[in-house]
Amino acid sequence: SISHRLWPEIEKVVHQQVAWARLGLGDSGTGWQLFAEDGEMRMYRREEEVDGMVVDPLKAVHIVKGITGHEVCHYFFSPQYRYDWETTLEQMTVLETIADDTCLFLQTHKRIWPASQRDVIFWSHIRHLPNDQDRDGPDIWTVVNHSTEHKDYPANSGKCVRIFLTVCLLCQTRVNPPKEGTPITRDDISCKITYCSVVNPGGWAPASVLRALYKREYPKFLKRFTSYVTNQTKDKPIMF
Ligand SMILES: CCCCCc1ccc(-c2ccc(S(=O)(=O)CCO)cc2)cc1/C=C\c1ccccn1
Repeated sequence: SISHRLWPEIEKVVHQQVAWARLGLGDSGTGWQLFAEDGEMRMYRREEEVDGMVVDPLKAVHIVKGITGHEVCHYFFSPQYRYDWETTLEQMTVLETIADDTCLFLQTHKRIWPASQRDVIFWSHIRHLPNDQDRDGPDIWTVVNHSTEHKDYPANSGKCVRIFLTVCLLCQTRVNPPKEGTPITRDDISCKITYCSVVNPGGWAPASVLRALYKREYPKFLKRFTSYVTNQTKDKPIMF
């Protein structure tokens, strides 16, 4: 709701992240390294450090048949499905339901040896950016997750190191029009997914450990999540 204290930040970060996600990877001169590939999924990272900590930006592009951007964003945003697909999640709490399209989450992730356990507080916002009628622009659904503070959960006050992140899941649905007069089925649709993330691990963690973790975990996460959406939607009407 536009009266909420976070609303100005949400508007700013959502538009910034959508613009960022829609940018291609540019030519190889922009430092993006392809580090994982599986079928239609391509994962890129840039090696960046802040105060000696790895904060490698990640950008993944995936094309999945048979699902829509609305469905992908719905299952990514909605808290009730998260334990089904987020394997590294230990605990998720909805601290505040700000609006039906905006929630505040506290998540603790399983400890990954030898680093200490992490937690994160972030607002999550789902948004449909329909293409403007006069222009045949892309119809976009997006979810943006951006870390924030909460007075009742100060950083690094318990056993966990607080991390900071910005994540953007941007989806564009493609329809191959079926024969005149026949209904659109899941065989006629596909979704182009762009997943961007920048995670600051908070306290120090060895660069080699973090890069190995991300190399292992991100491909697993995107494949598992998209397979989950495919299974959840296959016998349901299409959510455009
Ligand atoms: C030593 C530091 C280890 C980092 C631990 C960690 C922190 C954060 C996160 C994380 C990853 C994706 C999101 S999200 O896209 O917003 C979806 C909602 O959950 C939020 C949080 C994960 C993980 C740990 C493992 C890990 C790292 C990449 C990918 C997958 N798992």
